[in-house]
Amino acid sequence: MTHILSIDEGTTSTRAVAFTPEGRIGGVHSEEIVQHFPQSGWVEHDPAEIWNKTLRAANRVVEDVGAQSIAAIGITNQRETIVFWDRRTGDPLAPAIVWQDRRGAAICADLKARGLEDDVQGRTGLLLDPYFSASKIRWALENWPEVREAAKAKRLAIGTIDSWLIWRLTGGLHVTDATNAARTLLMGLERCTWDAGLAALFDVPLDALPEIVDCAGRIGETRLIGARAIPISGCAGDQQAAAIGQVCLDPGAVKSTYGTGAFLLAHAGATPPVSSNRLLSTVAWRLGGRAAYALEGSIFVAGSAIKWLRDQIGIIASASETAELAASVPDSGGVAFVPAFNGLGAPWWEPEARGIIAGISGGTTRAHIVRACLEAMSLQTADLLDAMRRDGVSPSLLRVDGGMVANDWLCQDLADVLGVTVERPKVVETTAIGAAMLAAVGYGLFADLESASVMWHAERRFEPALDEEARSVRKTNWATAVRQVMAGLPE
Ligand SMILES: Nc1ncnc2c1ncn2[C@@H]1O[C@H](COP(=O)(O)OP(=O)(O)O)[C@@H](O)[C@H]1O
Ligand SMILES: O=P(O)(O)OC[C@H](O)CO
Repeated sequence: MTHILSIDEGTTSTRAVAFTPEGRIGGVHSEEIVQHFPQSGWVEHDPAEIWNKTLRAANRVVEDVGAQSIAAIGITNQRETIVFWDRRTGDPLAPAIVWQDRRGAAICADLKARGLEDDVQGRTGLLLDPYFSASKIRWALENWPEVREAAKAKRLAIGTIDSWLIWRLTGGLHVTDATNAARTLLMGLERCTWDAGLAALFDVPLDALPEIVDCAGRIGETRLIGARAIPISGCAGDQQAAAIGQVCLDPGAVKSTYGTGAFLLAHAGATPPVSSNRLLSTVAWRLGGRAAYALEGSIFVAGSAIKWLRDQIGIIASASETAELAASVPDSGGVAFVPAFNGLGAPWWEPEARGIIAGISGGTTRAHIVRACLEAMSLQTADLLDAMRRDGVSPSLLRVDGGMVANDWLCQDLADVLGVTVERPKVVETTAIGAAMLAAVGYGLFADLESASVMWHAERRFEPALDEEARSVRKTNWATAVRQVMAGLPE
């Protein structure tokens, strides 16, 4: 039996999944990652914890399926999160600054005030928002002496999580793939190379950045998993991997992944799309030196709102009870929940926004609040799909995946609010399947991604069952709540 091992390092957990070439899961192990919130709007991870837990998860799976069966490894990861390490020792120099972290907001605001956003968007496909890595890197160089000193001494290595894991797995290979590099605000989108002008704008030393490589091929090899040399032959950021794992291989195909955040990606073909509606233009994958592109809408808070209801507020004991609670009431009882914990992402791009739960009355129950929280996922997605439609992408089918889509109620609500068929795959770990497909292609098990798509299998379709008027009322109420959030912004 042959397996491809996917390493999927997400925001809240790191997982290893062994897939057969038919897409069946042979073994899986996952470990929670501790979230650190040192200040409002800041989110950090410990890079050493990420490495140790990833290695442990991978080795557990290899013990289950047998080291000899692992043909190749694919890596996928939470994107934008940035790690700083010493290239002499391989030790981290500081905490990882996580994609949700807003500490680069003032740096971005300053560049915006200087009228630079259009130029930056033209070069990178992204906007001047602290979500992306560049302002996080500049903040670290300005505020963490260990990072600054290492840069001066040419000892500094910077990389997204893929880069960090590949360095550790291979014992010092400093690479990143084009999809991850595309999220830094430092890569030119057309050529997929570091842009010296942008590096200068953010004061990032180019010599600290990794080499940008394809998403499939002989990226490196490791002897730390299963104790024999195994090739690392696939790598992509988790949302791009999910788009591949959902077989969004043709222009116009769209997927949405509901993990910690939620990310809608539409395949856009061989040239970077241009959005007039504040969506992102990004690399879908790069194979054989040629990039394919995607249009993306990014929602910063999805499953993390459910986690918040459970861990911070305590009104649910488990994420899985939300479906039943939502179904126990006919509607949200007038409650609107805008979970802008770390600002609002696309299409608003408002880093200072903070969340609200509006419309509470004496009759409001926890079921109403839970329902409003789930409804927020559909309504945030509707904002993005409407922006995509205005940009010329009008899908009749949306493929969904990620931890949250185990929730049938949510899948039906998505179909209702979006007015499109929602399709769920058998394995909702499509991020991991996408990394496995890339690794299988890079290793030579499949000739191309189309052939590797035999790893994907449909499970269930949800058809829209809400009339146009009811849909419009819900969208209008949501727009009112978002306006309330915007009205609450500091001057
Ligand atoms: N049945 C469910 N209903 C709603 N949310 C759920 C359900 N099961 C899991 N979740 C949420 O999904 C998220 C986990 O999804 P996952 O794809 O593993 O996230 P990530 O890759 O970002 O770490 C958690 O935030 C959890 O609260
Ligand atoms: O942790 P996830 O799966 O929500 O993904 C995080 C994204 O990659 C952030 O851009």
